[in-house]
Amino acid sequence: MFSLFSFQLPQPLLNVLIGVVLFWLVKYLFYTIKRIRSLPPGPWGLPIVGYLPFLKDHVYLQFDQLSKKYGPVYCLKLGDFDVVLVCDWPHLKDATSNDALLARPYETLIPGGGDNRGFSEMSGEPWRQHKRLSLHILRNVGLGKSKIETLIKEEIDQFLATLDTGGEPVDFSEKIYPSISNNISILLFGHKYDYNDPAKIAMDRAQMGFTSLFKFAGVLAFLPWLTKVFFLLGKFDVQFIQKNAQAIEKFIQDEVDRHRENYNENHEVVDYIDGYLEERKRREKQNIPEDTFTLDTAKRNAGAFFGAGSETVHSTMEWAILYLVKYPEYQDKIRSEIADVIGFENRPDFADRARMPFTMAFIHEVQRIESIIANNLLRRASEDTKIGNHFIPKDTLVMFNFWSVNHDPKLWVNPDKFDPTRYLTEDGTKAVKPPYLIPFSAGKRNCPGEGLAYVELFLYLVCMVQRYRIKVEPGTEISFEAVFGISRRPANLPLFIFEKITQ
Ligand code: HEM
Repeated sequence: MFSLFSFQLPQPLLNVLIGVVLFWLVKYLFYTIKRIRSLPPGPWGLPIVGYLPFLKDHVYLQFDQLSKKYGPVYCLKLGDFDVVLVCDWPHLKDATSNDALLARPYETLIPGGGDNRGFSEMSGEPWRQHKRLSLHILRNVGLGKSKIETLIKEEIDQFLATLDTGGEPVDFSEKIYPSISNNISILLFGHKYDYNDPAKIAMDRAQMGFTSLFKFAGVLAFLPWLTKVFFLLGKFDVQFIQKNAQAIEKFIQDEVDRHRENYNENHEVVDYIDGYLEERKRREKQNIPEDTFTLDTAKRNAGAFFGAGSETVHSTMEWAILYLVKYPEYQDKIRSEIADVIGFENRPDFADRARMPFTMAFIHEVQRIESIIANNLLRRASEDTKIGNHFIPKDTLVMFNFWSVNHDPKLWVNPDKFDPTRYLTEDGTKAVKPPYLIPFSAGKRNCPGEGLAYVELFLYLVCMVQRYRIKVEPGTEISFEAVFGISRRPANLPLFIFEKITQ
């Protein structure tokens, strides 16, 4: 009978095989050592997984600590990747303006969760084309125009009505999320949703579930092969992420289907999906290949805008309300600016911000101290490049640790103190945002929603403070502890009391 153990390779063949393996090993070691020596310094990790097992929940704090030991630009081996961390302003400024650092990793955001990618996961020319098209459509349907401001104000009126509970404590997070995601729904789908619509409730919950569990700097991102196995087996958190991702996909698929059924090329384009269908039609008519302009990409793009546009503004508003109740004197200061500039009868306009420096300073300070996006979506070096004097070989991943810059004592006096006055000019008439405060990142791959986010943050904040004195029940502990997924959110938001202001 044939036995594996009795089988022997002829000696010459065995010698060749051993030779090939040794050659491969030496080449691999040579390449690895050369690469490690060319990268910025950093801590040693374990074989295969690198530093990954040592990462904790609030990685941005660890990244900051490591920068104290290894310098502001250092390298971590995380799973399959060399990741360079950028932790101070001079290098961050350099990196955000470097065109060789605009690419994203080769893998999709959630490896194994489907091969489609939206433009926020694309690199190179496809990313440029999709970003250009997305912004073109969104501007045409209202982004950056007075039309969207008017619609946001209408949405805020509806939201404020949900806070009129006659003094009963309110779960703020639950009330504001559907309102904020309605603003992005208008741009993407051409309409908003009733707060009680079961499909929208499911979508909002799925988004919150997804963003609280998924991390840019976690195992899923750095061990893509393991993530794919987890996906196949439906194991661990991946199962929950997958369930939420599927719910999001179903919601957007329904919207795309509805738009396709009702599509009429002679009608005015009123939302993102319509604009995307129009672009596909144009390509079809002019015999331009479909390329990456598929319906799957449309869904993934809409999902990215919906998620990025809801979660971040929502988290910022959660922090803002905590600071309003922690510092009632700042709440009063914002209200006194409202009294001077707008009054209590009129609704605010975004243009009023120019005459409300303290209110703008308050928003800047919330964004700085809480660093809602503490580190950005991973970038990839598309060619050999440099950050400062540090050589960054092609395909190295790069992560910006905004947290470090936002808490750098060289840039901020008492960085751990919440102090909106730090932005005010000496005479108090202007709020100046320093160039190193970049909550939306910077350069060509900065956040495309920055303008919309500022309109929302300003109008929601001012409308709430104009109409209510916001408090918590006496004796309620106000905790600034955070949970960190894609964004940083308060871990324990208390119930709030919205006491109507009578003039
Ligand atoms: C306070 C609110 C927001 C904050 C703090 C924020 C922050 C960020 C940051 C730091 C990035 C990463 C950029 C990089 O890779 O360097 C980003 C990307 C992105 N944001 Fe925002 N964002 C906010 C609101 C919005 C809104 C309202 C939208 C939707 C209109 C949006 C859509 C996006 C998209 C699609 C990307 C990916 C861009 C790309 O890959 O080219 N964001 N955002």
